[in-house]
Amino acid sequence: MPKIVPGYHITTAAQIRAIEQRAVDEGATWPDLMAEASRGMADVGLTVIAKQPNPAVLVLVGSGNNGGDALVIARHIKEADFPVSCYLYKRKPQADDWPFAAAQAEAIPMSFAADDSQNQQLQQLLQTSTFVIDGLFGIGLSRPLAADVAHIIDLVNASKLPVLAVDVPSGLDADNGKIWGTIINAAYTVAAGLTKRGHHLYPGAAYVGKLAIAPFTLPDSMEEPMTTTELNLATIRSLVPARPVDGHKDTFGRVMVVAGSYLYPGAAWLAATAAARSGAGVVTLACPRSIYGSTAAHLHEVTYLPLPEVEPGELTEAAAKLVHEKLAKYKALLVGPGLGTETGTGDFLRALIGLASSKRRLGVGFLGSNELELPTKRKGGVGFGLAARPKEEAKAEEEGPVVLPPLVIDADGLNILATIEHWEEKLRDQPVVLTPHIGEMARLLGEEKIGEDHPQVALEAAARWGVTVVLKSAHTIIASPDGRLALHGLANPALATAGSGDILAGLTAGLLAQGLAPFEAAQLAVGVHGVAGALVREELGERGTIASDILNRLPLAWRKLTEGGLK
Ligand SMILES: NC(=O)C1=CN([C@@H]2O[C@H](COP(=O)(O)OP(=O)(O)OC[C@H]3O[C@@H](n4cnc5c(N)ncnc54)[C@H](O)[C@@H]3O)[C@@H](O)[C@H]2O)[C@@H](O)CC1
Ligand SMILES: Nc1ncnc2c1ncn2[C@@H]1O[C@H](COP(=O)(O)OP(=O)(O)O)[C@@H](O)[C@H]1O
Ligand SMILES: [K+]
Repeated sequence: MPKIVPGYHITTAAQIRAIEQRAVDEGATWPDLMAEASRGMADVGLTVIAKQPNPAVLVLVGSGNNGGDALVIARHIKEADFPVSCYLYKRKPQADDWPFAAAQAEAIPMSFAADDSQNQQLQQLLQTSTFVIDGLFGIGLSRPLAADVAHIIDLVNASKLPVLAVDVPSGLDADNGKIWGTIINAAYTVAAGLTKRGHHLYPGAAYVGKLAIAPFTLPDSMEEPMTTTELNLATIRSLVPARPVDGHKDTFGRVMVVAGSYLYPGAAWLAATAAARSGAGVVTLACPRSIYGSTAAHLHEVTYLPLPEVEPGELTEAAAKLVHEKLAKYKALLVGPGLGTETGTGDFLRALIGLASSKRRLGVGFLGSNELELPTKRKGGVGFGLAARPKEEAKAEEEGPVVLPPLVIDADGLNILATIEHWEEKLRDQPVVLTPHIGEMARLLGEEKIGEDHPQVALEAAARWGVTVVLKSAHTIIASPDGRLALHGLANPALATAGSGDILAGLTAGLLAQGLAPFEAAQLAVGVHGVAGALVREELGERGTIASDILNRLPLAWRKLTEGGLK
């Protein structure tokens, strides 16, 4: 079972509740848990408060345990001799409310929203305060905010006072980053024990500010399925494959990149160069003949397989045969960047991955199949090395199967897939990574728009299709068909430039060729792409940067990952 390490694992609200319950089952009490987390949260707050010239702290208190934490924090602030007052929303004095009673015993001034219908007391408090602690809602928020509390949040935001959010900024859905109407704009958020998905997912993540974790003792026997990993420098580093000093180019794998078209030659260049810069040993660019000359004139580090076209911009099924004939030595195949979606190109893709029309079914399988033998004399038909291919299909073929290596499908490859019924049948349970952005994902799902809960969308799709899904956006989500999830939440507009996705696809294929499993290859590709983007931003800024700036920083990004952190 994975060991739970804060900063590596991200929880859902349900998971954190299960962890807390287990701690209680093992003998901890709820007041113990709250005391520990609140101490850590208060310490973060106090380091900021202590730097203010004449601090005065306003603590917003909600009705649940988030408000309970806030009341305990208020006591710590009072004990540190800073002026503090509380403003309580839907929390009435009650004998069994121990955090309330304890705060009251310290004579901390309390105002109640219930007695402040025009919010005059709140406005007064905001004017006389220098710092706000937000304990209105935590992971318990799962419905739209009522108008009265939404107004309280808007007034706090309008005050421009620095806010420290307890666990999550109030208004955030801890599971998916959704905003329930409005949200506290926090300068700091201190998560209780472990971070939650919502801390890393937009739009809510933009309101989290600096994220810290208040330690809480995890139960000894903790074996909750901690299925979500945070992609940070440490976790990304742990995925980097060894690079033996005596390795030769075949040690590091061959990648076939099928990309580009008359209108989009740049995508081929970017994807193939990224595959080469992934550390793979050899990259072959299979691009349409119409762009071969111009591409080969300036991209010298790859070998070429020019593909026949019906006319410039449209491939043919015959091109698939050509790729099949060359695939035997390749450890990964990328198909899609800049291919276009012309009819002939669609036929090409179907034939390439064995989704040919019913009149001529091609046997295609994946490398490693228990049914497919790697053909000594290659004859025809297509299959993935790990695939178990239906016997009838094999019989219907005149020739032996083609064996596909681990596969990445990106961009127009995905747009074409979306037009094919039951495309997933061929790919299910094979070493396949799909890299859709939000729009491509909607097309693949046959929906106008994808749901707001991106982790859930990616997880369900990965499970349904039996492939690894990289759902790209400012927060990229990598979902494995077995339910594992990785989140990369380091938004960086330097990456929001045409061609950035082609680079990611090339990197993913290059890492598959180096032997990484699909889920790991996808995570590392997203990770190193993010580090290269961070270098671009650090060095050049976030405006006016282009995809080749990312490409050129990949070697340095690898060095940062293997030799030390970002400065
Ligand atoms: N070790 C610790 O310190 C612990 C800390 N915890 C804290 O407790 C929080 C979770 O506590 P709760 O489960 O009580 O949940 P919350 O305190 O987040 O809020 C739940 C309360 O808000 C109300 N509510 C929910 N949505 C509302 C809406 N839209 N409008 C008005 N009212 C609404 C609910 O009816 C409930 O009374 C965590 O975020 C954390 O801060 C808990 O996780 C327990 C352990
Ligand atoms: N604001 C952002 N923050 C972080 N990453 C981003 C941001 N915008 C885009 N990206 C990343 O850049 C890449 C863009 O890919 P894609 O949309 O396929 O573009 P293209 O097809 O033009 O290459 C994805 O990896 C995406 O996650
Ligand atoms: K909060």
